[in-house]
Amino acid sequence: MNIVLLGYGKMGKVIEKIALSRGHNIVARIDVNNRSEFDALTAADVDAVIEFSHPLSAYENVKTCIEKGIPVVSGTTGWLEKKPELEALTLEKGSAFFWSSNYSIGVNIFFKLNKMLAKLMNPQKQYSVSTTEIHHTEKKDSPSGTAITIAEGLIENLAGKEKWINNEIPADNEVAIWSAREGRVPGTHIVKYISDIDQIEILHQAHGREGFALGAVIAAEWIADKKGVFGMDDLLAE
Ligand SMILES: NC(=O)C1=CN([C@@H]2O[C@H](COP(=O)(O)OP(=O)(O)OC[C@H]3O[C@@H](n4cnc5c(N)ncnc54)[C@H](OP(=O)(O)O)[C@@H]3O)[C@@H](O)[C@H]2O)C=CC1
Ligand SMILES: O=C(O)C1=N[C@H](C(=O)O)C[C@H](O)C1
Repeated sequence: MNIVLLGYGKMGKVIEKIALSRGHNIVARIDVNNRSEFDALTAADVDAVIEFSHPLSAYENVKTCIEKGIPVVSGTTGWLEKKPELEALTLEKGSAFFWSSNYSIGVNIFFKLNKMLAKLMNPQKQYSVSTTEIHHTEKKDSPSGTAITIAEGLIENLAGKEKWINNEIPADNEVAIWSAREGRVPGTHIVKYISDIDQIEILHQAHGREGFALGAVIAAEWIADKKGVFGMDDLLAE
């Protein structure tokens, strides 16, 4: 497949290695300095774009792909409020758009475990729930996209929880997301239930970026001949 990397930072570089190892061709590596190279490309040159850039650039990047009719896999976090508009545009233009807050298989299993545990804990009102995310100090957004997905899974399954709050003491109807930035941590997520007498925790700790990158390349292979709006649940259901 001919792949364009839209965003060539920490993730773009790991994605490149994995895409090459799976026999793909990298047509262009785009960052802020050579963005005009992307404008010159058409759907005839590219089978899929993999977009890992910046919360402020993801919307324009993904929109351009949809308008060009190039299937796009985006992992950029921190721009969720604008995503529904692009999902509607994808359907209108008959294009293909795949997004996930986290492409690692392990985290996607963790998302399901989180929902199952929340269902079990729902009647146990003596426990208070919170989620913690720890990432490297270069991360631009807070809370992490993954932590938001985890909090959404809690809100869906715990009666009385209606919204999440970041790094503030929560009200009864809020799920606390505690965010920390430390060294070079690739991504750690924890869900905790605490009562007066004990504590239950589940944890996912990435040892590097390879799991995110492999998932994104597999998503690009999967979406290249499809039209519509997709996420990891669609891919993993097959
Ligand atoms: N969904 C998932 O599984 C994962 C998601 N992420 C998310 O991916 C995103 C990128 O992460 P990461 O690679 O660590 O970040 P980096 O800061 O290392 O890299 C971002 C890259 O995007 C480039 N960029 C910025 N603006 C544009 C633009 N307008 N067009 C094209 N490229 C641009 C930057 O260029 P320059 O350096 O010149 O500024 C840089 O090369 C973040 O939102 C992060 O949260 C990360 C890991 C996994
Ligand atoms: O910025 C990162 O590094 C990561 N971002 C994603 C997020 O915001 O959830 C996924 C992963 O945890 C790494």
